[in-house]
Amino acid sequence: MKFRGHRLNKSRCKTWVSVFYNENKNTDKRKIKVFDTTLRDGEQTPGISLTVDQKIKIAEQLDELGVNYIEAGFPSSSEAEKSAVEKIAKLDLDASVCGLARTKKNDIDACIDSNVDLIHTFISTSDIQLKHTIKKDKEEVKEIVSEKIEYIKEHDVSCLFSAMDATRTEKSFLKNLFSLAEEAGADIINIPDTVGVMTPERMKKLVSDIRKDLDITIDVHCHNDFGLAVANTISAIEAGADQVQVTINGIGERAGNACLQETVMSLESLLNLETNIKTEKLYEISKLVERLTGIKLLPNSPIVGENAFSHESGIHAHGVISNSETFEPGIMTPEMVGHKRRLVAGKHMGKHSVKEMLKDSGLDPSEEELKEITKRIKELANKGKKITEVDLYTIAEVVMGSAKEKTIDLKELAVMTGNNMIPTASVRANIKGKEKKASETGVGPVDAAINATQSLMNNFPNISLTSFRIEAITGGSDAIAEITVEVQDEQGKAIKARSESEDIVEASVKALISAINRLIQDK
Ligand SMILES: CC(=O)SCCNC(=O)CCNC(=O)[C@H](O)C(C)(C)COP(=O)(O)OP(=O)(O)OC[C@H]1O[C@@H](n2cnc3c(N)ncnc32)[C@H](O)[C@@H]1OP(=O)(O)O
Ligand SMILES: CC(C)C(=O)C(=O)O
Repeated sequence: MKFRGHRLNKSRCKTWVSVFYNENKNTDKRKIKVFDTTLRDGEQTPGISLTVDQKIKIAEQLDELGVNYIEAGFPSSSEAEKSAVEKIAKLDLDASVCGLARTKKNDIDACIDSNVDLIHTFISTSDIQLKHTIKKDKEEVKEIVSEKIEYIKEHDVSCLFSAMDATRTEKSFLKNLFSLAEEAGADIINIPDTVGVMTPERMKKLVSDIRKDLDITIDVHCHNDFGLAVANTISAIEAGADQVQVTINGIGERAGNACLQETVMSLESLLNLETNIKTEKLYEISKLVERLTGIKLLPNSPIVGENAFSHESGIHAHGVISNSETFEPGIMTPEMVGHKRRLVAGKHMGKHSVKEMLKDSGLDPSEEELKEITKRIKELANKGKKITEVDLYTIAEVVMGSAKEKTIDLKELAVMTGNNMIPTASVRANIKGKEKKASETGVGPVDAAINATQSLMNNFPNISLTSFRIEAITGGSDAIAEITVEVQDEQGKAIKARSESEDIVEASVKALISAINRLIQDK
């Protein structure tokens, strides 16, 4: 697809591509089921504890995304967890709701009471776990597995059986156990790589061996201890598995689980298989999970990371401006996953992307000016500065001699804070030649100052603050704080600006005002 501007916003083109992609999924393709465990294994990420309402919010969005199963939690682990699973089971979602249970009557009963569609029961099967975790021998395990699966099926609930630590389990015992599980009525068996020790080759061999003996659905659950969770999951599917256990953003125990968005896009775009996922919703749900769990994605995260479709390097940007497939996979576009393609200003940029980015602001530098702007951007970046769009436009205007008067001119900023008072800030600014004042409170001085500045912004109701980041660039209590903010207008046009100062409050307000000025100027 042709590149359109340095930020491909909610264009008709985007809507068309994603609707076309998702509504024309070829029904002849092999279908892979997606079992999402963000709310169970994902929540086991150290430090995460979701409230019932947060779990419900994520479950609803997972349902809209189109996952086949939502593992809502482990009901016997606490009353709040049971209540969350019960409430999710009552939501009448299209996805089947699953609860986790040890092979213990009490755990299984808690799932039955929660009215889940599917009970996921598990028991340790590797020698190390048999000895140190459940202290039982293999014969005892076989008996428990048959008995508990039959108990679940007597209650008319579907059953998923997991052999915990399957990939470190003696193969003949594992196969024997899965056959017993199938005989006892299990609907699905799961092969968990509990401590993430598989490689794609080994996973392929194990899954194809198990596939030969079983007719029921085979599911895999891969952990990411060596960074191979997605690769192992894909390999399992190539070897004949039917279903993948995944989490949004790959969250989960230790290094996490196979990441849903990476697994789904690999299955669809690389293997040409079909899932029920509405891929254009991947970015949005990733952001929701990031916000509610507090686990931030790295910018270079595949599919949904900030840089997944961003181009700073001149050679890449030059190619992408002409045809995005020059430096993107093509078989996966930002539109397909609800993301945006961006050109980014910085040290590595070249004149073609400078020109393309300035076009959006109505700036059309001559060839000489373009060279000079590019040179100055590089000089600034070489001083270790992170370049924002506002830096680029400001440099361009200086070079082109076209600097315009600022719409908002900050005149005064005052903040009061202390241990026994509500932080309060006042700002005074000249807005389009008229003096305006605003005062607001906040949870801290920065928040109060940003709130007061946003009050001034009531004059521009269509502009909202979409991102705010503080970083210390030097050490010590006199560190220089670098503030980066992003503001957006109602058409989705976004502008980033940066400011730095030893005074964190002043830097915050200046960055925000500078971004707003730029956005207004562009209009
Ligand atoms: C690989 C996985 O992700 S498995 C899921 C792991 N998830 C979690 O553990 C999260 C929720 N867990 C919890 O809230 C708690 O661990 C509970 C409520 C389940 C149990 O808490 P406690 O009774 O205090 O036990 P604790 O967690 O310390 O120890 C685990 C117990 O489960 C037993 N156990 C583990 N797996 C099984 C199993 N499949 N069947 C029967 N018992 C099992 C262990 O032997 C141990 O029993 P013991 O107390 O008789 O020695
Ligand atoms: C319960 C099982 C599937 C699990 O989470 C694991 O083995 O990692």
